[in-house]
Amino acid sequence: MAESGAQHHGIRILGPEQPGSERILCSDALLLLAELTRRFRARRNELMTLRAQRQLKIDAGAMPGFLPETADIRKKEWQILGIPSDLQDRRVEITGPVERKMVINALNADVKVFMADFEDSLAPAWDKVVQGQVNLADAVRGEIDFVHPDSGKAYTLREDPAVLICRVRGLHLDESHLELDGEPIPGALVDFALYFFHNHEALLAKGSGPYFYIPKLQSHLEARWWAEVFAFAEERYALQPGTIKVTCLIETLPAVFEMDEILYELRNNIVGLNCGRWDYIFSYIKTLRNHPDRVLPDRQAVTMDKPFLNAYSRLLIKTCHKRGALAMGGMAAFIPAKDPEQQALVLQKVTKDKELEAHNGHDGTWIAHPGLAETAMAVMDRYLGDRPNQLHVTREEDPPITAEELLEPCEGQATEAGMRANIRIAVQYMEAWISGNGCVPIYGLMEDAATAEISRASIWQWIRHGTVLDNGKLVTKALFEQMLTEELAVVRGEVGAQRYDQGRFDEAANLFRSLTCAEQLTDFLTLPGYEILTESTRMDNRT
Ligand SMILES: CC(=O)SCCNC(=O)CCNC(=O)[C@H](O)C(C)(C)COP(=O)(O)OP(=O)(O)OC[C@H]1O[C@@H](n2cnc3c(N)ncnc32)[C@H](O)[C@@H]1OP(=O)(O)O
Ligand SMILES: O=CC(=O)O
Ligand SMILES: [Mg+2]
Repeated sequence: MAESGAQHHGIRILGPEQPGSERILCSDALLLLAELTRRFRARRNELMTLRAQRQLKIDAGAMPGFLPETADIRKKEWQILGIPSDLQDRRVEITGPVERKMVINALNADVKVFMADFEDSLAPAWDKVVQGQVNLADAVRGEIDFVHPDSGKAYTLREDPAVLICRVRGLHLDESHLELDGEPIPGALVDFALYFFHNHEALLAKGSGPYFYIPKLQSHLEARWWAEVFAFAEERYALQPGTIKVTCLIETLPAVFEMDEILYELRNNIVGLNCGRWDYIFSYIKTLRNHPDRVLPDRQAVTMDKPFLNAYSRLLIKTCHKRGALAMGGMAAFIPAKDPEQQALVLQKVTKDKELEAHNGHDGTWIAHPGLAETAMAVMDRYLGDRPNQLHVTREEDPPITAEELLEPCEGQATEAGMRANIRIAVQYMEAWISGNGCVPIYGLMEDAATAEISRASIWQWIRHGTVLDNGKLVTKALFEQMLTEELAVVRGEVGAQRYDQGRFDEAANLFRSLTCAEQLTDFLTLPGYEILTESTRMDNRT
């Protein structure tokens, strides 16, 4: 069924055949995908236009805020449908790309949930997308194993693995290796349809279910779109309405003003919201790009204790708990260090970060690495004890959290060291991404699409608004060019000449330069990145 160029139910496969693609892209799975695409793609396109129209208003001086037309939904008493038993306790969730070894390691980690990621931590090359679905289908059936080709180390799944949640791509990304009626299919629909089709029966049979994380929503209208997608899939397979369960990331500035509305639109399916802090910070920069009084300082200074981020966390908790939904915390980007002193520092920082979340009332938190499970669990255990979550923390006594608090400027310095670090991080991350690796350790932090967006968008913003650095230097395109040349040399020294020369650093630098020096802020680095990532695998590009 999966041969390249073939048509199935109107879908043309434009990617080369992959191991397992005949199973994953079987006729019935493609039929569901074709039906979903016919029904929902046009509206997805309209929703992207609505995003752009709203942004134009903000660019012209308007500020995002709570919607007057949905005030009733915020005021009225209502609750989400419910939370299945295996999602009641999500105190620690590990996240990671859908690579085979990582999937096994994550499911075996000492955590409650594994969020298997087709999004921020995956560069969605065609082989990764197909192989990722193979890996998850095998994992759901308990039939996943792996032998490392170099070390010979064998990996198998433990008896009682973590609960699986699949994070699909954001609405802005297409899957260019699959076309229907000559147009690419939204990546979000590809990831949803394939995971749902192949796994819902097996998951339900073992007492779990088809669970999803939805990223980068910008409005309740987008949530409504997802609710309609879920309702269609449930009806198509004669499932009880509300069988599909979803957690939405609140990781864009517009969405923070529509959390009640998002919960309401998805009330049959939703079980919680999550503070996706990294994309949220990026979205703060992106949304307020034209507002000189909202320029962010160095990335390192933008921590969750800053008032605008603390208000976001508290409002998310208050909103979720009022509706019976879980309020998940986010990712501390630290990863374990080899040096014991450094490691002690890492654990201290992770503890502090998780303390703040648990203290605010979050029901769970994210870690990027199994080596942090114990630390995060210890903090969450201290706050949750025998309870599965903190739904009892209603924050009802809190004064209302206002739009002003959510939009409050962030104090801190923009520094030359910060700008240089942003350059080195962004260029290394883009080099990895266009080479097919969406998550990499850089300077002791996990870097993924969300964290790298902050690095590159910050510099664009500093140029746009003529930011003056701590040492009095004015940020201009010329200064950026000079620093880029200098920092590329530093990176070459750090990674080694051989790795550098065999890598794709020149292409990454070009991509970075084009994003940073553009008059308009590009919506996502992954949009032009995807063109590069897929240039050799899309059939219409191959000669
Ligand atoms: C903003 C957001 O969206 S956050 C969510 C998206 N981001 C993520 O999910 C980040 C996930 N984390 C990762 O991808 C990785 O931790 C990285 C790339 C940052 C670092 O990975 P590595 O360089 O492999 O780290 P390291 O060498 O310390 O790993 C040690 C072991 O832990 C495993 N490991 C590390 N991170 C993870 C993870 N998240 N899930 C499962 N296993 C993991 C490695 O596979 C390795 O296993 P092995 O000993 O069997 O070979
Ligand atoms: O997806 C999570 C984030 O922080 O971004
Ligand atoms: Mg994100």
